[in-house]
Amino acid sequence: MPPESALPETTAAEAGSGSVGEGSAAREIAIQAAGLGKVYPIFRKPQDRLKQMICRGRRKYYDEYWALRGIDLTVRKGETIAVIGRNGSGKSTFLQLVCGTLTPSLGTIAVNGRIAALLELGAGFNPEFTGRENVYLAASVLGLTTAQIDERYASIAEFAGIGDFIEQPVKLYSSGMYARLAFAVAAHVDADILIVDEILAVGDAAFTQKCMRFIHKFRETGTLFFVSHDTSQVVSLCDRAVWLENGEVREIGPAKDVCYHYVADLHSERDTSNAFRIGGSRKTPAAAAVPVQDPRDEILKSSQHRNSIEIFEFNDESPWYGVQGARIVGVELLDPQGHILPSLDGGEEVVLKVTCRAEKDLFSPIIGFYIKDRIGQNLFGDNTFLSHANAPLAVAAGQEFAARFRFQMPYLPVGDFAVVAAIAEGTQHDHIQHHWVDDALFFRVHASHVSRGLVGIPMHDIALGIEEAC
Ligand SMILES: Nc1ncnc2c1ncn2[C@@H]1O[C@H](COP(=O)(O)OP(=O)(O)OP(=O)(O)O)[C@@H](O)[C@H]1O
Repeated sequence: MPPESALPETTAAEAGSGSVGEGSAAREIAIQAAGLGKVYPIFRKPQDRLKQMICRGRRKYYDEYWALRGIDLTVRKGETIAVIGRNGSGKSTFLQLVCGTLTPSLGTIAVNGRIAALLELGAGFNPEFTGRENVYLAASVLGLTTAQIDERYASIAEFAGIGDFIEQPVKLYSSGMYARLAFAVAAHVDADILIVDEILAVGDAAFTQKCMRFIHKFRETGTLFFVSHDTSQVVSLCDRAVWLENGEVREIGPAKDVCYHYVADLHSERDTSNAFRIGGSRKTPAAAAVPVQDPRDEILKSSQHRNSIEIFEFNDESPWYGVQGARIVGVELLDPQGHILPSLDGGEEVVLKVTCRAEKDLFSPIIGFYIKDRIGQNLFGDNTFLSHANAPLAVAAGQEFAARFRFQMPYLPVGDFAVVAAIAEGTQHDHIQHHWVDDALFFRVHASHVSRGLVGIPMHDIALGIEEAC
């Protein structure tokens, strides 16, 4: 990180942090940012950094980069607020300013109450210390006495659920184990304000559910400040959302509205960038569809409500994250005979194929997917873990391997949908995320009889009759 001394000068009145102030109105406020900004010096050449140090501010050898600028936000006590935005939009910078791990370059940030922060890969643990030692370290930094930590230790260890690993140095932990311990500590320090930055993305499903239960309970009394790329999580958890773009606020408002506009904006950009091709290049036509069981099938197919789903090509330029020990190289929808589908109808049997390439030797890879609607709500998803838990696959570096999920496509409402695909390695409880690809495949539903609910379930039979009186 560039030296803070190289930053543009700010006066005490211009930049700072502190408490919210006195008075009953002020006591209702948990976080208040006014004109908040953070600037970094960007040196074009390495020697410029040295020159800057030597000339001690008499000349400027750097460009200014505003990671965050002009943020005004008041968060009331008990509110749940999310920060959303693309990569690099300033979300983490904002959170770090709230936590006090960064100092503002401009404006002020004031916080009222005890903060527990779960920052991605930054819970303040010392990597050389064991999990147990870090529990004592982190909980005492957050204001607990040793006696209080002694009293709560067993419960913290149980919440983390990492077994004997708690006696190992945390540098040996996977990101999932690290997140578990960090969350377990934060859940036990009686925080007034809980700050959560993407940490839920690294845990497995069971742990995420546990964290969500805690967060839902915490919301009843505390203030939650939440950063996520998962807009469905944001909508279900948060009252309000702040959408950051290039370090500035693009929109603040009810979480549902802001997320809707945000996702629409992401999609509109894809439309023009040709990643989301409407009527663009398509795969070869499908083979004959497998018979479906819904008795209304023929009527639906010949009506204006025909649930036709247009499928686009695998999008290999989608946003992704992961350590890339394996990569997803293809996501396709096939008919049961294995032919690639350019389109299908809701209710038909379909195979979702996710093809991966191992970049290193893998043991026990898990391939999974989610189907999301246009505002990012997860409709359904699955993974290969349970079906292969007793016979994990071993894959040599350089090999391609694939998962095929065969299912009956539900009836979908009109709109755009995306498939999120992921390849991880390990177990359901502890795994390394190799490649998580958002929006790997898009499809579009043009007409539907589904007007309520997120999906329609194909019915095996629909009976209507008069019941005989007994
Ligand atoms: N120490 C630093 N020096 C220079 N630029 C920085 C520094 N820290 C962050 N930035 C820049 O500030 C911008 C905002 O970064 P930040 O990490 O807050 O974004 P973000 O929205 O959290 O991104 P992501 O979703 O990828 O986590 C980015 O362009 C980043 O490169």
